[in-house]
Amino acid sequence: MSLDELPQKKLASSEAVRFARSDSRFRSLSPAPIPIPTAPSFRSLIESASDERVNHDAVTSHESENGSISTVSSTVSSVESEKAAYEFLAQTPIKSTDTHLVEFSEAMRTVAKALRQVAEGKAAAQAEAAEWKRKYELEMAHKQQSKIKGCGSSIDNELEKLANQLTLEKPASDQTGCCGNHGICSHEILQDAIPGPNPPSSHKMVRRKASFRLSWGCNGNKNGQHNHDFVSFEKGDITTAERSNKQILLKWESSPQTVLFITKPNSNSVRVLCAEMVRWLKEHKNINVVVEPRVSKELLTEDSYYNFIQTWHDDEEIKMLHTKIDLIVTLGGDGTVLWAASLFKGPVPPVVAFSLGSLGFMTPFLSEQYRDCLDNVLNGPFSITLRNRLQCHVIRDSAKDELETEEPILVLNEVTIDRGISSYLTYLECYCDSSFVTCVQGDGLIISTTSGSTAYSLAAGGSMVHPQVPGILFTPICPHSLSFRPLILPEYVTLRVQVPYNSRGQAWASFDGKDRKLLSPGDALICSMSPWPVPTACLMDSTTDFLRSIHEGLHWNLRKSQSFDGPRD
Ligand SMILES: NC(=O)c1ccc[n+]([C@@H]2O[C@H](COP(=O)([O-])OP(=O)(O)OC[C@H]3O[C@@H](n4cnc5c(N)ncnc54)[C@H](O)[C@@H]3O)[C@@H](O)[C@H]2O)c1
Ligand SMILES: Nc1ncnc2c1ncn2[C@@H]1O[C@H](COP(=O)(O)OP(=O)(O)OP(=O)(O)O)[C@@H](O)[C@H]1O
Repeated sequence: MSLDELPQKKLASSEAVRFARSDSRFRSLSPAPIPIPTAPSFRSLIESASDERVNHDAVTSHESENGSISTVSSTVSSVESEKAAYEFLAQTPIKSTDTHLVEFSEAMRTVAKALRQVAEGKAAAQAEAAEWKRKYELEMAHKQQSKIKGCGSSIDNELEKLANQLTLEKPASDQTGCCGNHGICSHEILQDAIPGPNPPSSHKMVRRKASFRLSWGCNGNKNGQHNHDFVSFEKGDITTAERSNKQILLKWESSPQTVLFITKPNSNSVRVLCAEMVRWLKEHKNINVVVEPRVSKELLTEDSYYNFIQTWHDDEEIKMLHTKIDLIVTLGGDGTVLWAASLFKGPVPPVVAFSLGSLGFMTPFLSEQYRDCLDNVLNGPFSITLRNRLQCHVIRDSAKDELETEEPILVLNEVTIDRGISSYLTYLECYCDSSFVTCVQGDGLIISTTSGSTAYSLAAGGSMVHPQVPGILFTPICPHSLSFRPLILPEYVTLRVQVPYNSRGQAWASFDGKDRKLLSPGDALICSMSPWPVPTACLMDSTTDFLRSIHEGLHWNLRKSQSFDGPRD
């Protein structure tokens, strides 16, 4: 999204709410609004406030009237009232002999509790609104794409021209093509393989990048066609077809032309290899190469031969990278793959990760064999692992009245909420959709993708999960409890972790081990699955690569075999 388009994004939020409200699923979640009286009696205040669902409706109905997702002030002010109620309680000593005062204090406690539930309803509504906003943006991108498909050959020619402009200049507003107004392009959509040698003509539409098709491989049959209805119920028998992502193949429909290199800094071997690979790609494959500004400087200092390489100069250009890049090559360890993924806040081109680190869980390709590997990938088809990412929103207590929340952060491994330098236990309230999950009292909590299951979550006692299993891991860090086992939740849930007002300390959130953010009492972190996974090329296939990694990288279940020599049945 370019800066000039920002106001349209704001409009999109209110549109998203309208869209959400017109959707039958949303209506089923939100029964008819019940107005909150302006000066309620004590009992009516308690009754209306204690029904979270009702207040949630009041919030959403208010939203649509003002055309904005953030007009949730009725619940917001209730948080202040809650604080006031607590303050009042603190200032009012209770004499056990005075029964009126005891009753009054009990009633105030009930009000405080009810108001807290209202505040929780607000956060849930915000999460839901964020989710609907995302869906709306996806829908718009999809519509935009269909529009382009429908356009005549003149637009095709325009796009053809764009394909040849391989500079990283910011495109003019009429050249955003399938990226729409949001700067985010869902270039191709996952679909079943269509039999026959000739792809349908509509697939010619995007010419800025090489186009490709994804198809489902079924039971090891790479060309297999597969009906992927989720559930069939023919003759009353319920049968599931898709329980998780199957092995996916990427087949180019036109040749890839532009490769982005992301390299681990401060490594001599990486620098030398990068220079060699760039030269090989140019001379043998006539590929355009894009590198990070740091690497561009290094290569140009080394030799003016590298004048052809391209780089970017500002964040706006980074936002448009996904529209130019056909393939990403990473040279380093897992951290370099995480770094590459973090550059893409929307769709990510396929990643070919060469191992130049020590562990290399997500880096299956050997750098010594780069020619063969790149040959295979550039020719295709090749297996990919779609690594889901989590989309994390920090919602500040102090900014609850503001229209826009902080930019979401996408993580490939995990978001960690810990106690940082505080010596107190973290105290975190956790909710899954609108259900209370638990309070974490310990060093912290890891919310991890299945790709991240072999990273920090594993160290904290979480299970290792195949990266294509659609789930979210919920792993406590050193919980001070004997019974707090890690959980794996389905990928469609929204999780909310809140630092309660009565927490002794603050908490810190970090994203793939970086960008630490302070969470003060009242702040919340909301996580849901992002629609933009990181597609990583497999050496063999997703499962073979995963098993190889846990064997070779982690020495999983390595034990000397028992000798045959000894007692027998
Ligand atoms: N106690 C721990 O195990 C611990 C503590 C902090 C961070 N981490 C992990 O480090 C990651 C950041 O990695 P970095 O390279 O920038 O930092 P780093 O250089 O400190 O490396 C951390 C280690 O984690 C490994 N790793 C990263 N992602 C992995 C994955 N998906 N599967 C298996 N191993 C993986 C790396 O190969 C590396 O050996 C964080 O996302 C977090 O998962 C782990
Ligand atoms: N292109 C990059 N720009 C800035 N920092 C990077 C880049 N690539 C990697 N890093 C950072 O460098 C650190 C080390 O990278 P990486 O994990 O790839 O190498 P490694 O530590 O040698 O590998 P391993 O963790 O397997 O031993 C990570 O923290 C990562 O975030």
